[in-house]
Amino acid sequence: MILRVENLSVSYYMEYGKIEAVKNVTFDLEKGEILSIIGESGSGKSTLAKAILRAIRYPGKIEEGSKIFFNGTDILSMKESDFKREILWKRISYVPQSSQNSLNNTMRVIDHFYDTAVSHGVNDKEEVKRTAKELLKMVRLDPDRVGKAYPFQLSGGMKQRVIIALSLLLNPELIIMDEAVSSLDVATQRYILEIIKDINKKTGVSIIFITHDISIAAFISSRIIVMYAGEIMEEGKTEEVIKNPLHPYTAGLINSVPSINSNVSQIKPIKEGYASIEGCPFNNRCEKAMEICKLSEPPIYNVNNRKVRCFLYGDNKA
Ligand SMILES: Nc1ncnc2c1ncn2[C@@H]1O[C@H](COP(=O)(O)OP(=O)(O)OP(=O)(O)O)[C@@H](O)[C@H]1O
Repeated sequence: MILRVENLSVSYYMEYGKIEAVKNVTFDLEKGEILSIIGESGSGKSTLAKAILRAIRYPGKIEEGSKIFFNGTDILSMKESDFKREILWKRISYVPQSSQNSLNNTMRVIDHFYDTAVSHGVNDKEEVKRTAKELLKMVRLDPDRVGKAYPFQLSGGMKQRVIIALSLLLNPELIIMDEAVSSLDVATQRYILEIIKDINKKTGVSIIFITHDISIAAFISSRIIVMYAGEIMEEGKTEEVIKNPLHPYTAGLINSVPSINSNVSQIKPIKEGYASIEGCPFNNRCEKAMEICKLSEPPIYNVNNRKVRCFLYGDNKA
């Protein structure tokens, strides 16, 4: 196991009250695995990613009792300077949301590689150049032409591939990709997802892939975690979750996506609404809600190697 997140809770303390963005989240990530975390906007995916990267800033706070073990070390109890020096980018790297904008248009692509290397104490320019060229090839870009180019000369898909290559520069064991293909057209998305899968196979790097699109999760990952209102609603092997979603929210996500649900006439969006404060957070949008769902929060039940937070699977259903 490369990563264990245990009882992670993150809140934002606003003037008008507390937003519990991530609530008691626990999961493991195996070495070499691609795990997708899916959920609608606001479900806490990016906050979860930021917590693993120790990037939660005021008014956000990681709550007491939260633990994140990376190769057995609790990274939340490390000194922040040690975490930045020893772990960040070198062992855990990051492809942030709208990352294409993070490239500097006044710097050639190759200089982004030198810059990243130097800021992490790697000064051998020839070595960095060699590695950068290999990585650009790995993301199916022409290393010489693209290396010399400025970001504004590249398409969105090419820039995204440059970012992915950059995230691999220091040979990390884990990459967290936050909506890594969301801003791209469907054909480019597929192409980049293939590249990411290929990188995972060739290098064995573990990947947490954050997306709001269940069809992307179905394509890229071997396991899926479904989040809603900061909580894990369902977790299981991708094939099983897609074929037989247990949670009504997961079923709703699948039924609302045309590329998974081939029968277009059956496509049905999930009922709109905010997360409920009382009971199950999904109860006011759920077609299968029972009386108990309005009154108390369901625990996580284990059902055939799957986890599901829903009273439909408990003994106490009404
Ligand atoms: N810096 C912040 N300050 C205050 N509240 C925040 C901050 N960042 C996130 N939140 C709140 O935390 C909750 C979870 O947000 P988060 O961005 O983690 O969700 P998400 O699933 O990644 O959504 P998206 O895909 O839209 O980024 C939301 O209610 C959001 O408004």
